[in-house]
Amino acid sequence: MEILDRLKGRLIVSCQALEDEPLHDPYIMGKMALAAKVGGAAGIRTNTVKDIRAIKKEVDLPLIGIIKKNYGDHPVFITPTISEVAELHEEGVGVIAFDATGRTRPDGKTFGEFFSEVKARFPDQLFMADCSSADEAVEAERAGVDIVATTLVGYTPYTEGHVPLEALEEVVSRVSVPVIAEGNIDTPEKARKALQIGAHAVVVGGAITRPQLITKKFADAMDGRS
Ligand SMILES: CC(=O)N[C@H](C=O)[C@@H](O)[C@H](O)[C@H](O)COP(=O)(O)O
Repeated sequence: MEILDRLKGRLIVSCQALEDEPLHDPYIMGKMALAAKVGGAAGIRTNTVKDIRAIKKEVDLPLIGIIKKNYGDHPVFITPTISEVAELHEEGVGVIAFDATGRTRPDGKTFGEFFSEVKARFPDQLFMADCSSADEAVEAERAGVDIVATTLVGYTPYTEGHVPLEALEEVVSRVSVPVIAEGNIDTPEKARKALQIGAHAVVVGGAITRPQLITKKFADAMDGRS
């Protein structure tokens, strides 16, 4: 079955732990992916070639691959240049995702310049645009991406405080490619709501795979902080 059909109406679990996180270890990410599969996930989103390899050993689900790379203190860090796209393509993932905000990339390219090079070099690959606003999703669709996502809503200076599900509603109404709801979907109710709004699939990360954040929610509630 086509990847997009396999993901329709389903949960994708993001299994990521950066260097400064307690679970930073490809073995652990592999087991997280396996746990996600056992629980009913239809796909996995993950960061780095090492984690992709470890996850492929554990599950045969479609993967959304990214490479988070910091170029100095440049704000664009999710698959920022064509060189990370090439690494992901070489590794083989169903979907490659990248920052698709309107911000100039670390190599000075605009999103449009970046994506036209990427598409020309890897014409058969599926691409997912991590956007922070509906305008960016519209631009990404126009550029020719296969999927748009709300991943970066609230993470750009001009979307600070924006509510992901509200942004999702606007994105769904303005694009015709599949829309994936991602970013701060931290309850099953929000995931269901995202599907009702019209999301093709839903990515959940921290609420499932970042136990330090889950623990903090409990600890804060018990301290009366939330
Ligand atoms: C902004 C950014 O860096 N987002 C990253 C993108 O890959 C991940 O750190 C998130 O965990 C992922 O998008 C899933 O979102 P949440 O963990 O909120 O369910």
